[in-house]
Order: sequence, then structure tokens, then C-alpha cells
Amino acid sequence: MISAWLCRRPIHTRAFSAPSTRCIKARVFSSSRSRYAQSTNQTAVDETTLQTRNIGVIAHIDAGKTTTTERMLYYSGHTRRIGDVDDGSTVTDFLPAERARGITIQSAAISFFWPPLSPGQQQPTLSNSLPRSANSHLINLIDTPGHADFTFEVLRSLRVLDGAVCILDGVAGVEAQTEKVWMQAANYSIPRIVFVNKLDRDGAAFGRTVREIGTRLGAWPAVCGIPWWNEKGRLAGIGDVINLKGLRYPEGGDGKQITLRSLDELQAEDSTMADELKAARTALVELLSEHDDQMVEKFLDADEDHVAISPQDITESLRRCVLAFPQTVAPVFAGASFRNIGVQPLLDAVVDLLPLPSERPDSQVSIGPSGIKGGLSEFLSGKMPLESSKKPESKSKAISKEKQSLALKNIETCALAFKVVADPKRGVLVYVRVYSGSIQRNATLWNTTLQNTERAQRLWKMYANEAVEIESIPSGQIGVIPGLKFARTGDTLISYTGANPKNGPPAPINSLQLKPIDVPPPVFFVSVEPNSLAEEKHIKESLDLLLREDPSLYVSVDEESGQTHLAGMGELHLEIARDRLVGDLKAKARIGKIEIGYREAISTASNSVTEVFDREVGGKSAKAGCTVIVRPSHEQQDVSSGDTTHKFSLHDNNTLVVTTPTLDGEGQTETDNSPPLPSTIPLQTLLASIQTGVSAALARGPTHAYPVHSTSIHITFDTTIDLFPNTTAAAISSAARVSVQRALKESAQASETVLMEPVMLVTISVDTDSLGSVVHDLSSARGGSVVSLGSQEISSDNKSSSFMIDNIDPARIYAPSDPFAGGHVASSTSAGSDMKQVVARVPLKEMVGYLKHLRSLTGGRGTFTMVVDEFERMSAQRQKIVFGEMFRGEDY
Ligand SMILES: Nc1nc2c(ncn2[C@@H]2O[C@H](COP(=O)(O)OP(=O)(O)OP(=O)(O)O)[C@@H](O)[C@H]2O)c(=O)[nH]1
Repeated sequence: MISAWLCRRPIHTRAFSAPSTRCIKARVFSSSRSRYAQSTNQTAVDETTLQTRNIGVIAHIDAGKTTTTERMLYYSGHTRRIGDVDDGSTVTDFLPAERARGITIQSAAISFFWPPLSPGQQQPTLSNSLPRSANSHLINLIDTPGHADFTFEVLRSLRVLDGAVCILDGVAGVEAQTEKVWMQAANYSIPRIVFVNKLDRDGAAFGRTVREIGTRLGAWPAVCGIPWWNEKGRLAGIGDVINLKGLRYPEGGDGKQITLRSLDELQAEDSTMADELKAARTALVELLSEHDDQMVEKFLDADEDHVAISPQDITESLRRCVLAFPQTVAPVFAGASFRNIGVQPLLDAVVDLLPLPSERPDSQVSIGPSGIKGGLSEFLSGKMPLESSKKPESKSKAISKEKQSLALKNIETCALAFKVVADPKRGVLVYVRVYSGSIQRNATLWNTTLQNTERAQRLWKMYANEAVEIESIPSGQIGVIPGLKFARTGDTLISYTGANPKNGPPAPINSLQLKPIDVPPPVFFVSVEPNSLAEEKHIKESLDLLLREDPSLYVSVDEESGQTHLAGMGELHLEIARDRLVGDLKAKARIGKIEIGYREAISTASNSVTEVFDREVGGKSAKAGCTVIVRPSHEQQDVSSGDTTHKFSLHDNNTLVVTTPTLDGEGQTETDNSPPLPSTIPLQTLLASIQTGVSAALARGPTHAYPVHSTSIHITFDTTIDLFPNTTAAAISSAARVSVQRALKESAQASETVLMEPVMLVTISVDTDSLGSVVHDLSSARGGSVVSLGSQEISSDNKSSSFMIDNIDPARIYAPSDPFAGGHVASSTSAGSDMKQVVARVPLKEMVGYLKHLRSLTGGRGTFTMVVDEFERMSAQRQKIVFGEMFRGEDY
């Protein structure tokens, strides 16, 4: 028996059985790998990024993400004992709510080295003949939540990842949420490695799961690790297909002591396993040859012997395929992290197969009021136009080419705040990913979303919940800025040489934004009421903090009732927010029951409504006016010629059109004799104030007090009649609010508003036996309509199937046979086979508490995910039923 991975070894050489002493010194970033730097899309590649992987762990809930992450931390030497999800001692699930529920809620960003650093030993010289995993790399890992309510957390993490490990439960196979996160990762073109976990459990079916990767995820499984079953059909180790070795893990061990078997040794000990390993190697080489010409050459050089190709050649070819075809080729590894089996080969694969930060496509950015889009590198190199090719917003604003390139040179850093966490001990922590340049300690950062400046007085690297002080966060790295007062999740931060802290960089650079994440509409809400007046301030601050952390939460204050509503994407989402608010942030508030967030839509256009707001604001008189018409969004609207229109898409399918005299960015009139805007209210400020006022008015519908949906608002701001000597931005905002409120009321008086309900697109995975009862329940009891009935019927002999995605023929997928399927030893359970997928549209109201019902219909095996499909107008009959139940307190 040898101690593997305690010390690095090139696994494909004899050195593995006589471990090399060439371990890694504390600092590993001095080596140069110029050939990778050549492919970079960033202006300057820090050496550090060459040995960094920013990866995430994605999966269906309970697949074992946190358990696997804990093993990664243990083997990397970051923890001395293995944390356990079930007794709440994990490093990554560190929020009390996470530990109490045993689930991951907030993505935890952790950094560690793989292979582990061994201080005092010589750093090996990098060589192209050794795998990358022979040298220590910094892994920035983000453990993401699996529950559908936290999809936004997953998206936010995906946004900053360069690669992902997708963990599958080897018993359940590919589950509904796995498909969802897999597709979301595909949308960001993120290369993925699959880890089939829980192979120690009864009913584990590696072969079936591998076939499902092809048929349900639409990727060719490149099987790199296969389970090594013992004579009782239990998982005893792993077959390493790349290195052609058997890895035997002693039962009950911590996974560090592994016995290695060469192919010959394996042949003598377990010929079935040896034959399977050769079959897997053959399949891997064939698959790679289909996508990589260099592999075809290697195959020919090896006299067409699949086994003779070197592990290094296989790894390099696999890497090329994963990077070039992230949607098509998915390396697959096997293990059981709870039993400490198979995690180190997975870590090697992260280093060997997933991309460097600089190997990722250029990050998408937008700039200027018209949102010109392009790549960050393109923008920084001056190749992206800074002004729309259409009519320029302002003739005076055109920047000369020279000025532009000078301005671009002054951009020192561009980073994304991808996560904000209010830590009870350390205060607010802002997690950032740097995309260009580097953030230095004490840097002045301009927030391009909030248009304000903050100083990064300290910088940290987080090792789960331990912080290490650092001097800078270079490009491609993830780090933490503690103590920022304003930055929110999703904000872009830039540092700019010579910028005035108050005004920031010059326009339009001051509006540069890394592509934001679309936030889905909230469908549940709770009321939040302070226990006493004295608590109001603290509650407001706490809600502000929650919103900084999680932009998928919404807070609105009902002006008439004075009640505050907190809205979110799911029941669990709001439960957790409530726990954070009351438990962690100690807000003394009464939180109402969770209710469905219906919407309200007008059915007829209002007349033109003109309001003049004329009141004291903050002790000073302020006056402004505007004219409004509201219409159902499908109705056309005319805009008078000669003026300029500014169009905005608002939440809930609402649109806003603002008509002004033709003004330049500074608020000067260009074409007619209308008075200009005062210098205190440039055009951007005018438009932002109107938008704020309109959004506040739309938060409460005129009849039922639900937010307004599918409505088009047209505001005319005429500087001749709406502007006064004492007009302020706040007065404009108030004028817009009251005029829209009045227009909505007038429309509702003329014709009743309609209630709209969220209708969900539900994807359910069930076994064939339960299919009939699930479909019947959906369509009769829940008023849903079935959109599709997909079959993932895979025969266990791998020969035939009725199902094909993206030209993946299941018969061509290599997958070893599973013990219960007759390959090794029969098992009593065969959970997971013959799963079907039902997609249906169902009103959210009918889906409340569905999981429990589904479990009872399917003997505990059914799973589902849902997303908002759309808000649908309710018939008068349905409206009556819903209100009736609400009145009797039966609504959720
Ligand atoms: N038998 C067995 N159980 C496992 C294995 N891996 C994880 N588990 C168990 O599965 C359950 C879920 O594991 P987690 O690691 O919390 O799963 P997760 O994917 O992080 O879950 P969420 O964070 O809630 O999405 C726990 O009870 C683990 O002990 C495994 O390899 N074998």
C-alpha cells in the first residue's frame, strides 16, 4: 500500500509506485507557460492566472456537492478533519441556516491548492511531458446551492466561473435540476467535468448514469474513471482509464491510502475489471479521435493500439476537446465522496482539463446610455466603438480618437462584485472577480452602476470562512474586499488613473458594465412589520443589506398602508431571507405568512393626466410637473414628432417611454426654443428620476394593490411647462409617481383591472409506473396542461433507445454494465431506471406543497424543478375562486 497524492507524482510513470519527492514549495507561481499565454484574450496575463482554476460545483440538490467539497479541502491540506453535512460541521455551509438544514444556500468561495503545498520542499520544474496536475495550482472553488429557489445564486456563480464540476447522484442519475444547471452552464459555454457520486449506495448505476449524460444532457460522456466493484458488488475503488491503473481504497479509510494496480497486476487479480478498463480506454480513444485530429495521429503512431497511447497524450487531447467543444464532450469520473473514494483523481482532472482564466472567451460588457455591447478586451484595446452608430445622443459628446485611447489607457482594473455577504463578525464582504488589471490595496474603485466611489482599504483571500490579508487581486483571480458600504451583488467596479473620486472616470467609461445577470420575477412575498417604531430604522437597514446580498429579493413599501413587502423567487428563498432578517441580522419584526405574488393589469388606456408636484421636500419648496398616459402594453402609442423619445423596459413586462424636447447629455436643447435643463439636472438624472417615480407607482396596482404588469407608460416632460426655478430631481420623481398613480386609477375606474397569476413551467422526472398518476394529477387536480412527455428510456444492454438529443445515439455511448444489471452481482434495487420526463404548465398556486404530493405519488422517486413561464390573465371565475380562498385564509 502506498500513500498517494500526499506527494506529487506523474501518475503515468513508474514514479507512482515509488513516489517522487518532488513536492511543491509555498509559492508556486514563478514558472512560465508561454504557449498558454499565447491564446490569451486579456491584455496582460499575470503568471498567477496560468496556475489558477476558477471552478464551481453544480448539481441537483443532495447530489453531494458539499460532501465532495469537504473532501477536496481535506486532501488539499486545508482542513485536518473531514467535515460532515449530516452533523453540520462543514466548512462551506457555514451559515447557521445552512448547517441547520444541511443544504447550501449561499455560494461559498474557497481557495486552496491542488496538489497540496508542502512548505520547505523544492518546486518542480514544469515540463510539457508531465501533466499540469504534477504542479501545484490555486483552485478558487465556489460551492453552489442545488435547490431551485436559489437558481439566481447558481447563475451569479456561473458568471464568474471558468469551469465546473457537475456532481451526479449515482443512484438517481441525471435529475431535473441537474439538467437545468447543466443548460445554464452551457449558456455561459462553461466546460464541465462530471463526477458520478454515491456509487457506494444500493442501486447505484454508473453505466445508466453515463448513458443519461448523453441522452439527457446532450454531451458525449468521455469516461475517464470507472467503478471497481468487489465480489459483493460493493464499490472498492476506481479504474483510472487515462493512466490504466486500478485504485483500491481500503474500507473505512480517509482515502489517502490507496493501493495501485497496473493493468497486468489487475489482470491477475480481477480480469473482469482489467477487461473493462481496456474497453473504457478503447472507447475514450475512439471518442477523442472523433473530435481531435492529433489523437488520430497518436493512435496511428501507436500502431492503432488504444492501450499504448501515453496518458499524457490522452490528457492533452481530452483538454483540447473540453475547451473546444464544451457542449459536446464531458469527461466523466466515478466515486463516492462520503466513503472518500475517487476525489483525488477528480481534483487532478480539474487542474488538467479545465481552462485557465485566460483561456475563456472575452467577457461581455456594455457601455453608454445606449448600451453598446462588445468584449472587454475589444473595449480596452479601443476596437469597440464608444458611441452608437445610429443617431448620436448628443453632438457635443463625441470624443476624439486620441482622447479615447488615452482614456482607455487610464483604466487600471475592471472587476465584478459577484457576491455580497454580511458576515456577523467581519461585516460586509464583497467578493470580486477581476477581469483586467489588478485591484491594489487602497485602490479607489468607481462603481459604474451606482455611480459612486469607494476605497478598497483591505483585500482578502478567503479560505472558506478564514480570511488572509493580501496586497492585490490580479486579473483572473477571486478575492474579497471587506468594508465597502455600497457595492452590491452584480455591480461593476473600475479603477481609473486620475479620476476625480466624486465624478469618477469620464463618460462613457463611467458607465462600463460587465454583462449583468437577468433576475427572474419574484412570485412569493411576505409582509414585514416592525415590532415598534424604534425598530423601523434597523429593519430598513437590514433589508437594504439583504438586497445588497441578493438582488433576486425585492422590497417595496406600500404608500397607502405603509406596509413593507419582501418578495422572492420561492418559498425556501423567503424562509431563508426571513431567518437572515430576524435571526442573523436581529431585526425585530413581525413577518407575515408567505403569499403568492399576483399581478394586476389595466384593461383600457387612461386619458392624458397632467400633475404638478408642488411641496416642501427636506425643508425646501420643490416643484415639477409631467403628463402621463397609461395603456395595456399591447396597444400602440403615438409619439409626437420633433421630440426625442427614450425607451426603457421595466420589471413585469412594463415599458416606459419618456418624451422630452431634443436635449443633449447636459440637458441643453438642440432643435427648438424650449428652455434647457438646469445644470443640476442633466438628461440622465431627469430620466433616472422619472424611472424611479414610475417604478414606485407601479409597485401598487389601483384595485387590488398587487404590482402592475403588462402596462405601457408614456410620460411627456416638456421643459416649457414642467420645469420651474425650484425643480429638483426628487420633485420630478414625485411628479412622475403621482401622475402615474392617478392615470392608473382613472383607467381602473373606466374599466376593471385584471388579476394575473404566475404560471410555472414544471419539469418532472418520474418512473414509468407513476407516469399515469402524475400526469392525471397535473391536468385534472391542478389545472395544468402537459407540454411534452419525454422518454429517457435506456435499455440496460445499451443497445436500443427511443431517445436521442443533439445527434447522440445512446447505442454509441460507452458505459460499463452495472452490478444489478447482471454485469457483476445482482442487487435488490434498481432505482432510477426507465425514467420519464413530463413538462407541464401549471399555475403556481396549484404547485404549493407539490413535492410532498409527488413523493407520495411516486414512492419517493419523483423530482421536479420549475421556473416562471409567464404571468397569465385570470378568468373572472378563477379570480373569484382565488379571492374566495384568500378571504378564508386558505391561500398559501
Ligand atoms: N452514501 C453516500 N452518501 C453521500 C455521498 N455523498 C454525499 N452523501 C450524502 O448525501 C446527502 C447530501 O449531501 P450534500 O453534500 O449536502 O449534498 P449537496 O449537493 O451539497 O446538497 P445541497 O447543498 O443541499 O444542494 C448527505 O446526507 C451526505 O452525507 C456518497 O458518496 N455516498
